[in-house]
Amino acid sequence: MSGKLASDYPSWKKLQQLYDAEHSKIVLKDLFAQDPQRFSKFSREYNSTSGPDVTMLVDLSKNLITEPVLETLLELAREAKVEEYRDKMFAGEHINTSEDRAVLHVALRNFNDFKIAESGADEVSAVLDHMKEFTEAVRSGAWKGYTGKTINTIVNIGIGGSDLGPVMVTEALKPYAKRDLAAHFVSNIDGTHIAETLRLCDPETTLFIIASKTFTTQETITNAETARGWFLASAKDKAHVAKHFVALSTNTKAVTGFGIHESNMFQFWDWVGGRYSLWSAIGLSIALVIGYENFEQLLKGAHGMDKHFKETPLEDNLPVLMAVIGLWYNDFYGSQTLALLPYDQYLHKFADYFQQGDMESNGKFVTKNGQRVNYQTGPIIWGASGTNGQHSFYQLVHQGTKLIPTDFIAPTTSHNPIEHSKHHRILLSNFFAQPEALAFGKTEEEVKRELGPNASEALVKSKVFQKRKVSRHPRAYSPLFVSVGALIALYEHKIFVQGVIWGINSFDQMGVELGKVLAKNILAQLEKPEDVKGHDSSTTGLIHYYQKNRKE
Ligand SMILES: O=P(O)(O)OC[C@H]1O[C@H](O)[C@H](O)[C@@H](O)[C@@H]1O
Repeated sequence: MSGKLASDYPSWKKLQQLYDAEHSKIVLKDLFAQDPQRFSKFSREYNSTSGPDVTMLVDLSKNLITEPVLETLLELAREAKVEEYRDKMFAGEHINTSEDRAVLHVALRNFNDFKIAESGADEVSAVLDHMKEFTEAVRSGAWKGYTGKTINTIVNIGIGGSDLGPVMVTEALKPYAKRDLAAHFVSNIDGTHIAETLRLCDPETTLFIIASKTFTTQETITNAETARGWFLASAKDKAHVAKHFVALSTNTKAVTGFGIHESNMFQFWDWVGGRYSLWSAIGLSIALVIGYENFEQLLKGAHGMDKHFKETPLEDNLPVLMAVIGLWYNDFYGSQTLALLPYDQYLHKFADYFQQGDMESNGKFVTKNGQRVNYQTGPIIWGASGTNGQHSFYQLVHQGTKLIPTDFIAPTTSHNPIEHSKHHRILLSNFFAQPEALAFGKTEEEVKRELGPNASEALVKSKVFQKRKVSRHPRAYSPLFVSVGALIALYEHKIFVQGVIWGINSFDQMGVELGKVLAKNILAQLEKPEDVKGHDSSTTGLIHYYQKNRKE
């Protein structure tokens, strides 16, 4: 990010030469055969050095990398000044240049360890205290609804970063959930979402959490107004709103304007990006579901990974290693996507969450200096939990024409060791087998040997697996809540490192603005056909069709 394009660095050119010379010859089976130490050379164990114990093994050996490739990738990270920019982030410098903001999600889980000068960083513990007090009041039943009943349902209304993190983490940490407190999440402006949720709620026992950094997001404010109207239809008196609505936001004026008292507002700061905000007040629904103590453990798990990222040499730095290997596929092998494949049902929203985390951060085509890049930036993130994905899209991953980097993730211990852990052993046998199949494939000779001499050539060919598919496995160990914190932080920092190397600003999201502006304009024209002006013929035709065919 030193004003250069990534492709200007000498190491980038060296990587291109390495790719040109080796990519058509590289076969994982041969690499493993040539080097019995390959697994230990290319895997790293993570043991947290602060807070609760988290251990994790990240096996990078089944990637299409050699020692010279990895060395050169790390040279690239050095030339791009990854360490310098990492230190700037932790110091609170305004590395989000387009918005002139610091990027300090690490301050939200810091517990006074790193010194951070930015204003607001010293207020974090007061907000955590507020969250703790409130969480305990609701969970203990001390907080009552307007008719004196205990709260038994919470509804988080938010979208994007104010929804996906709480959704993903409350699912991930379900084993710790208070089972008699139902949690719902409403994000979509489609009235179906709020309507179906309200059907499950009782106004006397429901708490609405309006989560919006800006408190101006159309979906969230509209859904919140609908929820307030629904509530007041029963409660009648506006004074009761205070018992049933709280806000998570940076915008006090808009929150109080909505009718939520400042004492029921949980603050955060403009240096918390929406997609990095689950650690802030935005995590209130998480704390309500799993309890404040467990929420704090989640933060501490992430802090351990922050410390690792900040203090570990690049050669052993997990987010850096995952970032540069991802870049190797993205920019040299031409891979377009990264599949996140957690073999853990509790992590079934992991890919959805990092779709925003990664794609909104690194989906940019100009550098911080406004230069157009001449290489690929952020990958398309997708995935599903194993083994469901195996019965759906793995065929293409194994035998399709695309090279798809895959991150396999699994916990060593199950929260549900039912049937003497039979399920977990079957799950993990798939977790081990799929990357093995991807890495080593099956040759034509092997297929022929299996099928015998009478098999047709077409059948033989259809059963061949190429030997150059790739995978890497971060494996999180239990206990889950701290591991989940560390796992999320691992990916957050991976995204950061890639953004630095590509020279882009990973912390703004200018690309989502245009659609919002156009929708606002169209909304004002939807009533009458003669109002529909200023569009291309396709947009005009679509709106006219809707106007003609709608049934109110
Ligand atoms: O929290 P809010 O201000 O309501 O924003 C919610 C979301 O809005 C937009 O879609 C932004 O691109 C996201 O980054 C953000 O998470």
